[in-house]
Amino acid sequence: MSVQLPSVKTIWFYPNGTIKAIIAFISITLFSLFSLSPMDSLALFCTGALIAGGLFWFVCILGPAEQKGKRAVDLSGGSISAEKVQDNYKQYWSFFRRPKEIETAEKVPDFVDTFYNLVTDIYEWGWGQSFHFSPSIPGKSHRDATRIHEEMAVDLIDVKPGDRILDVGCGVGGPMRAIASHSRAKVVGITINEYQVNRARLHNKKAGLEDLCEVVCGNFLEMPFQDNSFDGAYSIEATCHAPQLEDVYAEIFRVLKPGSLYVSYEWVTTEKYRADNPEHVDIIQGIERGDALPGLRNYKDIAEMARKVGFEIVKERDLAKPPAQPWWTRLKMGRIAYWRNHILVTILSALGIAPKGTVDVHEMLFVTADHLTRGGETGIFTPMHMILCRKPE
Ligand SMILES: C=C(CC[C@@H](C)[C@H]1CC[C@H]2C3=CC[C@H]4[C@H](C)[C@@H](O)CC[C@]4(C)[C@H]3CC[C@]12C)C(C)C
Ligand SMILES: C[S@@+](CC[C@H](N)C(=O)[O-])C[C@H]1O[C@@H](n2cnc3c(N)ncnc32)[C@H](O)[C@@H]1O
Repeated sequence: MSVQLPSVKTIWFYPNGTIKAIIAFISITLFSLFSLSPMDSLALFCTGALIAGGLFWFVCILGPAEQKGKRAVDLSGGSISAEKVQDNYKQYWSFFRRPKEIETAEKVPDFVDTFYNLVTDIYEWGWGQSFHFSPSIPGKSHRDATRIHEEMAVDLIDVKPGDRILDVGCGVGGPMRAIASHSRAKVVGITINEYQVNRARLHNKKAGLEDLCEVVCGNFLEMPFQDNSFDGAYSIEATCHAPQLEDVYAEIFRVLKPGSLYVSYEWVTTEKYRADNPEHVDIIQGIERGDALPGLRNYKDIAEMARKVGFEIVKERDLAKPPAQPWWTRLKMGRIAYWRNHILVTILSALGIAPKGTVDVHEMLFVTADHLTRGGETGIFTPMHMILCRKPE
């Protein structure tokens, strides 16, 4: 008969293991206290209390990672097996080393898929279930500010309960759930990444929103949906991954019913961006490399692409412009917590709990957080250039 031994992970990280560890710690402490002189006992007790307090502050209080959803001990490489994470990370970088040839455009969806296998768990753990930014709102939490930004999208496309709407590039479905609850519309999300599909379905089930939210794995450049089959559509910080914006816009146009609306929050360079300024170029290239972007577009190109595929432009505005408060505050404030996360990821990876390569991926995100913050502070980049379009009747 074979005996199933518990893994290190089971003993030390699951509640049962944690209780055993606490009991062991208390027993050793009590034993030491009783076998030492009163002064030594007091010193030992104070040191122990200081270390425990420090650890508690470091792990739980210092900018806690989003606690619902993912834990550091569950970090994985998405659909990539643990031993291949490091190779896939190297493969991801090789994309940027090649010259931008025409054939590269065809490889973009695969490269984006690899990227999301590598980052999805870290995003969920350190940011939450909505993979986008939102302007900060004084007196409101980040979670509330995120929800308000998402609800604004569905309010703009004017949908009714029971309507069928499309979420283009839905991630693990944070926006989809907020939008379905707010509007009571049926939301169909599409993402290229199979791991995200599974995560999104799991979250939908847990939230009791399975009837309103459906998730499909597919490429938004060739969507598996019929012509004229949606009452509205939105994309939140997702179409920036398309090598040609007009290709994804044309697909959205095709599946929308005539007269219905589409809103997008686009990642773009602003009017302040200067291609002859080396600092600007460095920031934008840093954003492209750390966020799997085939090339950031300028805000001026967005409406042109939308018109080219047949849309009428109803509204266009950078939602990051004043009176909106900075969207990068949360990113900047989290810096000390990122160091804490980095130490955690390094330890977990060394223990073999997180896949090798997780440290590299985390470091890449650390660097991109800085480029994004600089993009926001200089005003040369926005992740929320909003465009509202209508498919003519
Ligand atoms: C729309 C896109 C993603 C936008 C954001 C959700 C993510 C962009 C950068 C990400 C992060 C940077 C730093 C990470 C940190 C080092 C780690 O400890 C915890 C997670 C981060 C905060 C992570 C979270 C998600 C981002 C903010 C793109 C890809 C088009
Ligand atoms: C930054 S995430 C945003 C996710 C979601 N909109 C949110 O705000 O949480 C970008 C999303 O676009 C999806 N995506 C990128 N390229 C895609 C493609 N060619 N086809 C389908 N989905 C794609 C990614 O898989 C990911 O889910």
